[in-house]
Amino acid sequence: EKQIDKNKKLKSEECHDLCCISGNIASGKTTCLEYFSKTSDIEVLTEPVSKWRNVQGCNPLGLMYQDPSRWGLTLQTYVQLTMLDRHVLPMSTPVRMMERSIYSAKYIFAENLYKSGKMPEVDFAVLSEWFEWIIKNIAIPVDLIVYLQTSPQTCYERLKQRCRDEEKVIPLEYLESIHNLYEDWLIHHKSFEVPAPVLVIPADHDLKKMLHQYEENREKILMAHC
Ligand SMILES: Nc1ncnc2c1ncn2[C@@H]1O[C@H](COP(=O)(O)OP(=O)(O)O)[C@@H](O)[C@H]1O
Ligand SMILES: O=c1ccn([C@H]2C[C@H](O)[C@@H](COP(=O)(O)O)O2)c(=O)[nH]1
Repeated sequence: EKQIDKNKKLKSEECHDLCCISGNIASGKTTCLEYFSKTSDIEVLTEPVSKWRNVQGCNPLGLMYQDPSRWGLTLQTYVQLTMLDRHVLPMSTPVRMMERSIYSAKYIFAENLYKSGKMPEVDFAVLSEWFEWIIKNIAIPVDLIVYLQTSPQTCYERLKQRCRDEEKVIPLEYLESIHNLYEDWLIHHKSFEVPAPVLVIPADHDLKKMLHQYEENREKILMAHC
């Protein structure tokens, strides 16, 4: 009976659920979102990577990988803007699943550029002030963070298999740094405030096992807020 109540609530206006799928580069976030996009009443928002690869004919993602010190701020400012744009889109379905968030752009990727000495202090300060202004003045509700927890080695293999042009220069060490920042943030709670409860899904497994795990966690994911 409780389940029926939950389902009713899920369909009603008052119950909205925003779930962010997080994880390292090539951890399987898009694949996970594609799987859930087949469910009715779920809106799926993948990261706007195509915009990061082409803004008015320029490719800030490619430029950043070629020269992070020069272009890191440019990319992360644009990522921050496009993620904010995603967060403030009015919800038209009871559940929205979104790839990463404005939080991971700042706490993982900008942080990584800065900590590795590739983003100048002044760039990081300007980006940080922008970020702080946004989260203080604009509501960015998140109900659940699903963390696809992988080893950097798995991501490295999947990254090579995906073969995105801009990412061919990424070494394993880069994925290790991103991994450590994710673990410190979402698992060890050692770095930044976590804006929502975290559901950890081990994601080194083959696709069949991953889909099985998604089914096992379906209810937790889709009813995080109810
Ligand atoms: N469980 C899995 N096992 C093997 N390959 C996978 C798995 N999940 C995704 N892939 C492949 O790995 C690559 C990266 O996956 P993707 O979903 O694009 O990752 P992300 O969106 O996190 O960057 C793609 O080529 C995808 O087909
Ligand atoms: O804030 C960000 C977010 C992402 N990126 C990079 C990392 C990858 O090369 C692409 C897309 O990431 P996926 O994990 O494949 O979705 O964008 C970044 O540099 N900064």
